[in-house]
Amino acid sequence: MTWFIEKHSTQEELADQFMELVLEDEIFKIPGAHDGMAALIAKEAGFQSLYLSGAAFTASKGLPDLAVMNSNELAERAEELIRASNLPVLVDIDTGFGGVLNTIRTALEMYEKRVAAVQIEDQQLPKKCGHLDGKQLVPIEELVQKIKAIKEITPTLVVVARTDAVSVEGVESAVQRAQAYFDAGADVIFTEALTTEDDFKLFKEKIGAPLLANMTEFGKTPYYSAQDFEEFGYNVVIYPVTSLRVAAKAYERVYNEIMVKGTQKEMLNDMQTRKELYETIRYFDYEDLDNRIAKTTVQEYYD
Ligand SMILES: C[C@](O)(C(=O)O)[C@H](CC(=O)O)C(=O)O
Repeated sequence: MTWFIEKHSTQEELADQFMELVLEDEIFKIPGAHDGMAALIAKEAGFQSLYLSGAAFTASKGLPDLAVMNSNELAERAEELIRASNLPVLVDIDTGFGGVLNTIRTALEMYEKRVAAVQIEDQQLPKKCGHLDGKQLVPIEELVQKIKAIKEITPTLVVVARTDAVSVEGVESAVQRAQAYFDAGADVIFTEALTTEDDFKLFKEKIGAPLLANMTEFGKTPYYSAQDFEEFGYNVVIYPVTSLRVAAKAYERVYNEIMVKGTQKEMLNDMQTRKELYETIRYFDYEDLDNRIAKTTVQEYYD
């Protein structure tokens, strides 16, 4: 209900909130929320921030995670999450959608939509999921320039710099890149596709920046718990595509059930009831708002 009724936080407030959560002692867990409904339910579950994943966003449009989207489409979806939840959102802007100028445009679009933080990576276009083989990286300087540009044009936008180097150039090179990105002004370092506890600990030992781990499913990273990441010295862990994967499996099941049996009756327990759905989207609050406005208008007319 935050969009219509409650006070909206500014981009600056959301960005501050985000960094406060990053710097807390306890690990900061950020779930992916691929649409406004997922955002509402994640907030209801107690999460204080949301992640808008490039992979989940593109998949929700029936597209692969190969940067085949536009920054304005992504900004619009980010706005949907923020309007629904009024939470700080971290948005995966991939490579910034091109060179430095494209990155600036993307950063401005995100800032205008009140995005708290953006995540930008050092892959070449067409980028790939960080957990796949065959990735190619840009020179360090290219991401350094993009980070500096974002910080100059939209200084309050939190920058999470991701390096994909571990599986391409090895961990030592990834550490060097991470340090360069931190020195360029990145607020948080995202170490992509690590496979061992020792590698996580090495980044903690070598880099003074807050660190983010990616606990995506079916990837290269073993299923460490949030507590494990905290023990490795990490500040943040994301679950980027989880909501989309679970939702897709659920509708795959129900579509097959209807196709085969001609009824969904046996799956009602797997569904949000009408009541639960209306509670989530605050249906009756909107209706009340409408009634109140209608009443006031009628009253004014007769006064
Ligand atoms: C974080 C990520 O960039 C994403 O788009 O969510 C992906 C997640 C995934 O494909 O599982 C990634 O490259 O790790």
